[in-house]
Amino acid sequence: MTTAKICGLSTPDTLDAAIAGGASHVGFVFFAPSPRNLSFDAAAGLAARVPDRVARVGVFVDPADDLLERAIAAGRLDVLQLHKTAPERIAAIRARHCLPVWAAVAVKARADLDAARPLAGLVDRILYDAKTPEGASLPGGMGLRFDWGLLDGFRHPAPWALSGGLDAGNVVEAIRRTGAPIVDVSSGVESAPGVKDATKIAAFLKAVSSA
Ligand SMILES: O=C(O)c1ccccc1N[C@@H]1O[C@H](COP(=O)(O)O)[C@@H](O)[C@H]1O
Repeated sequence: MTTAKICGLSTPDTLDAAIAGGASHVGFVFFAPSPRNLSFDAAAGLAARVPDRVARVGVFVDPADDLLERAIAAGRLDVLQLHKTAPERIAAIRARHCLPVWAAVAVKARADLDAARPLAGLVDRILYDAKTPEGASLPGGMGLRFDWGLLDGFRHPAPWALSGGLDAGNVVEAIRRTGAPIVDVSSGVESAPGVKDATKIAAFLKAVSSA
């Protein structure tokens, strides 16, 4: 059965919608340029609403240790999701903070999957995400999709998840096409960048459970 992570949550009502709809993971973004960036206080308030059966994932872009420490404490994080972070740094973060680590691999062409291979044994999960354009302010969370066929026949070096441009209208096909064990969405359950929509969250989770 495929489970779902709803990422970039920033309000109690949309967090509650994700939990009520059956999300396995909820994502809190700690990256200042993002419209979904959370303060530590906001993260603490949201984290307190999350039951034990749902994992709290902190989303970071090549983070420093002090940011990680404060976010882990405030957001009571269960998982660290790292974007644009070198393998050596991923290993150091995992060793220092003693939490499961997901590493994003940005995909546009088949050759981009080469970046997944050195992650074997270093990460707890690889998150295949669409590569954002050169110079974009965000490495993810832009609602971009990649060609899922690029994953055909690829020997995944670690457990994995699929993200990038998913929504209630395409997630069933994404699961059918790739066999993803976890799907991850942000823009596809928003009414505007950074504004989550409880109705879209419910529709997304219903689609995932029907797949
Ligand atoms: O959502 C963000 O603002 C963000 C910021 C920095 C790194 C990653 C971010 N989001 C991640 O992007 C993917 C896909 O998002 P989308 O559904 O295509 O909008 C997802 O994993 C988010 O965790």
